[in-house]
Amino acid sequence: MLSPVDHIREIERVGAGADSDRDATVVQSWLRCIRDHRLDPAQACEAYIVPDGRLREHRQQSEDLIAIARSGLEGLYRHIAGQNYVLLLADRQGVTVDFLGDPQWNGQLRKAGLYLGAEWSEARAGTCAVGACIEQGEALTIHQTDHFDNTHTPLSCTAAPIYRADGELAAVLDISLLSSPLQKTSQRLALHLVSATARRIELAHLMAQARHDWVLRFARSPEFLDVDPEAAVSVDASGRIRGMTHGGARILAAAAGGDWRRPDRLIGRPLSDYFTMDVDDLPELTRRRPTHDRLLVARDGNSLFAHAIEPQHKVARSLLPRRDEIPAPLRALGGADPAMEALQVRAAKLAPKPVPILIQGETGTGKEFLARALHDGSGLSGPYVAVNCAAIPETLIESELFGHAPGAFTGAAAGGRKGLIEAADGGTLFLDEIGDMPLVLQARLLRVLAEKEVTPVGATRPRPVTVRILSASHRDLAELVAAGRFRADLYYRLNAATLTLPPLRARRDFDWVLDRLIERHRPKGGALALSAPARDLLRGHDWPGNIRELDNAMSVAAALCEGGRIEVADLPEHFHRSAPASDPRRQALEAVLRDCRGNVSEAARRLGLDRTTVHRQMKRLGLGV
Ligand SMILES: Nc1ncnc2c1ncn2[C@@H]1O[C@H](COP(=O)(O)OP(=O)(O)OP(=O)(O)O)[C@@H](O)[C@H]1O
Repeated sequence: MLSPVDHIREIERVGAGADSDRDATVVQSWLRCIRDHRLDPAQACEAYIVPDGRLREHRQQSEDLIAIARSGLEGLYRHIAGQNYVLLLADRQGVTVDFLGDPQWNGQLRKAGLYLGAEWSEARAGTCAVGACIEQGEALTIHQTDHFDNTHTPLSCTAAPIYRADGELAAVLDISLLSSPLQKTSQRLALHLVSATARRIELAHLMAQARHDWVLRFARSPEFLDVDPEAAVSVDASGRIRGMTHGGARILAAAAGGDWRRPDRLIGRPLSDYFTMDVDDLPELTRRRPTHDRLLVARDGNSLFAHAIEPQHKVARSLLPRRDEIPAPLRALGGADPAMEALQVRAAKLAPKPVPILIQGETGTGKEFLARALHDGSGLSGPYVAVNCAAIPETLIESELFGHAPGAFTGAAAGGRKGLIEAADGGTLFLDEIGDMPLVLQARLLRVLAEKEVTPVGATRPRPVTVRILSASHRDLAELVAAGRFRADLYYRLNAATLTLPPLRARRDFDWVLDRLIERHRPKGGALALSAPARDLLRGHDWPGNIRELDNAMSVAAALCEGGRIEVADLPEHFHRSAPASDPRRQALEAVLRDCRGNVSEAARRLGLDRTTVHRQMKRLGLGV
């Protein structure tokens, strides 16, 4: 191993133009660090973790990618688990937006920058696998003293680029070791693994995007064509290239004598520019023909085995599901409200994916209702199991969730018991009020999520489980993380995507929700209707308890009303009681209205509210309109 001083000297010699035995990718990166980024090898810098706010922005921008990459990442992590590797997904700015590592090393990993939020751009961190991979666009290993900065020389990092279907770099996948054998060749298998995972993630991304196009997959040997293709391109109905994986870009570039680094020159051209065929010949390459007959000749004379997958719909359509394409359980969440419609579209896209989703919203907004709808719209055949973490006593929650082995503790069932996590195998586990989960159990839950195994209390062997995790909290988890009451790593693991339910008072489909609840409380075979004044009164209410409060109000009114017609008098008492004249809120609003001579628009302007809100407050406070 080189001493730090020798390491700095070597970089300075290379910077001055001396030859080097290092890989060309390393030498080029060192030169960029010195000449372009003006870094000094003698000036060691600690790993840099971006502030929480910036991390949230980076994660939001990468949400789609994280969702698609997640199952690939977890598959890769299972291959390398137990070998001390850490897995990072960095965006194209080099910021780590997803992370899988053994929680017991968290402190060391964070210090070394192998952690969520670590920025690994070359300009910031010097030569490193993520940064060099972003600059060069190719898979590589930066091993120990290949790093530019002395701080990072204990690490061995291997990274592969993930490209978008338009050929632009989307992200970098990296696996790193805190300490590794001296030989760089020890990381060859790591290089193969990250490259294969990046290829599969690109393929999944292309397949998801190109549902309405032809997809042409390639392999050099017929045996792997249908099971693990090396590359793919998508082709529209007119026979033009629409998208490609990185391998696809390389095949196209080689076939037409072009450059894969200029994807804009590869996309949009007809298939026949690259191969001795066009779109009308694609049906000849579908699964109907034996694999070894599906040989395709490229314009550069090379041949490849190909598999054409037909478009799912002949007519090109928007990639967003239309309202009638949203699964029925998710459609039942709301009516014509812009925030709900956007949520339904996002939920429809996320429902069939195995990503964990965090559901946020005030109390009673329907978080559990949404979790159930996501499960029903997911296509999963296993059960839906809901757990309210706040309702189970802290002493019981561990064995409830994880189960226990026979005789694990006093009072344990003699034959042992399956926990709720295992009970949800093949289906969905909904963890309500996850913010109330004790910190020790958060660590155990994290392991279940990362390793897809559960170890019952008192058991020695873990058992494999496949569960889709949905969680919810009416508390702001980000704030709990900042206060040290919720583990940051678990927070990020649970919210690969977030769905936030709007409060009822902000929903424009209030009448739609109300009508559904009236329907729910209609007696069997009977009628239930709402008088216009009662509806008006409900519309003017502030709904701190959201849909649950409305549901309760309707259940009381349905029981009290005469002849199936709900009048104001049937609503719970607090609805028809105006605020007393001494209520300071009433007095304040009255004063503003007096100043504006009763002009509500003017009062709204002065209060910085919109007119409907002022009208609602007036109604609620008994300032009749
Ligand atoms: N879209 C909806 N249509 C009809 N009823 C709904 C809808 N959403 C929620 N509800 C009803 O509102 C009540 C509260 O819903 P839910 O328990 O899902 O809320 P929550 O946000 O999980 O509440 P908490 O924060 O208290 O756990 C339930 O009775 C549920 O049936």
